[in-house]
Amino acid sequence: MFCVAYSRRLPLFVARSCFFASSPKSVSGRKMPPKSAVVEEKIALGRVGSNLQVGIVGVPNVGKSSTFNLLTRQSVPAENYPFCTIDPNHARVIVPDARFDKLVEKYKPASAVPAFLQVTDIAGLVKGASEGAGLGNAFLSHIRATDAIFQIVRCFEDADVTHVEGGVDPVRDLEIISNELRLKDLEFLTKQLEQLTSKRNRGPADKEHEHMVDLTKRLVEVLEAGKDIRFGEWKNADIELLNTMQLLTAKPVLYIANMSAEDYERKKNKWLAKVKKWIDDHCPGEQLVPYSVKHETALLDQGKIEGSQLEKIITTGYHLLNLAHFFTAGEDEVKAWTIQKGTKAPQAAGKIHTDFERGFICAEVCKFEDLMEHGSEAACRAAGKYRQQGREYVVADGDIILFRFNVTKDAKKK
Ligand SMILES: Nc1ncnc2c1ncn2[C@@H]1O[C@H](COP(=O)(O)OP(=O)(O)OP(=O)(O)O)[C@@H](O)[C@H]1O
Ligand SMILES: [Mg+2]
Repeated sequence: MFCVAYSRRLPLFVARSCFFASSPKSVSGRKMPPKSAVVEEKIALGRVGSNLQVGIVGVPNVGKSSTFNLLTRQSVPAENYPFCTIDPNHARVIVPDARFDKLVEKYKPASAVPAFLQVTDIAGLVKGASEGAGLGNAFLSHIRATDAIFQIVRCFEDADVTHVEGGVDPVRDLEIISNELRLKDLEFLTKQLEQLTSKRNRGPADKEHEHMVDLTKRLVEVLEAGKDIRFGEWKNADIELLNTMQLLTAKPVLYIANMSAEDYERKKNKWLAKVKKWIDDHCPGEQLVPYSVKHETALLDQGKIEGSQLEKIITTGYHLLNLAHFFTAGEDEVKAWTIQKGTKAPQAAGKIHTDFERGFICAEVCKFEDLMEHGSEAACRAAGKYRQQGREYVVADGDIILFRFNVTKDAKKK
């Protein structure tokens, strides 16, 4: 698996690995500097962890399953009729990374494990889904289980491919999805507020309960103003509570405009500018990727990757989830370990083994570029390119790290 060295004099293990990031959990657990010097680190919206997934969402028959198949090289049914997908399909997609490929080329390891993105293909959403229309509530709960959204927007005309709303209009479709997700969040929060209020009427409330009531009211206000939760202004204390709710409109979105192969190739589509404007007006800062299921399928059939948007979609999804990875690299194995951005060295070490975190002493970090420039670990060390980092070190994407940790029996007991 990973390389571990042992020294007899000191019960010290050394593990080779490459990159990481720190979690909000570790942020709250650190020693704080004096108040005057503190600039509060913003907690990210979303679940904490590296086992996160992206859901493919959109109205029926717009190319969701076709996109899932292209991304994951699977062949789930993607037929020309609405609600072809009912139960969600799950798969892992390799996250392309040239650094990983170079490390594999260099070490020619017995085992090579890249980073993965988990993707779920979800049934189509229709107008009224929040009240049970179409497949309604069941698959809104499938969206709830994901952490970010790839929203497929139909920008292709094809009289043979039925549109449940009668005709192609991606801006209308964007409105439908956005309304349904907001309505579902509103329903959830209204129920939550009722429960919180009835609990308060039954006895004295604590501070946390009061905060929850106040936050729920503010969340409802944001949604009623037609805004998604991820665009509200939230303090860290709010975000900690928000992250326990899994609200649909708190999840970041990448919009994918699925157009005909001809439109994609000539870079012209009558809907694209309107879709972009809708996103800029309603979801400022979120990205739109022009794309075509038909063009991508043709590229795949010809074995070409040049001009494909799939890599961009996968890596953007990975970043939407706030994920990064570090590598363990040696002749036995080159492996990318997925972590959340901001993860500190001990928690990143814990991804490899809990002992690594429990007995953490330090991380020796080498940058990928330095390893490539100097050619070997020994040469990197001689050039002073292995930096010793402590518990507060925030692992950077692409770091190559050597963990030192103590695994005496005493340390294990703690
Ligand atoms: N860019 C495109 N141009 C033309 N046809 C397309 C394009 N993208 C997808 N299609 C066709 O649209 C039909 C529906 O595709 P797909 O099953 O992937 O949609 P879906 O969104 O998963 O549908 P459902 O909601 O029913 O599960 C298929 O026949 C597919 O080949
Ligand atoms: Mg489908």
